[in-house]
Amino acid sequence: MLHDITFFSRFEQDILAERKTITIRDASESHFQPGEVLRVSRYEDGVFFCFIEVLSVTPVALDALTETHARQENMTLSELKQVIKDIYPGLDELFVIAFHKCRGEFQ
Ligand SMILES: CC(=O)Nc1ccn([C@H]2C[C@H](O)[C@@H](CO)O2)c(=O)n1
Repeated sequence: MLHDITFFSRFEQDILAERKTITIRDASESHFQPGEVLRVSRYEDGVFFCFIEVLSVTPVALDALTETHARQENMTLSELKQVIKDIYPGLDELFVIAFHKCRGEFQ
């Protein structure tokens, strides 16, 4: 069974170009399993734009985010921390979902 994930539309082009290869979410989206294929759509209007395969789901604290995470998000570290604080105010328990964009039959 295919599960769904949404991204803010401002991240669509980075995902399609494979510049963004992780997303950092709260516990409500930490249940995805490595190998699982997710149907990706835009949060604002629900428009589908690709499939991704989950590579790993790893807990991380806000203070433990590094330049590597930021690079994988195609952001600076300060931009990434600000984005997370805006989306998840006051939350420290986060999860890094690493993924790659699917090709072939899931394109
Ligand atoms: C509904 C919801 O929470 N949607 C989200 C949450 C996060 N993101 C992006 C923003 C950053 O690139 C990372 C880190 O949170 O994930 C998102 O696109 N949509």
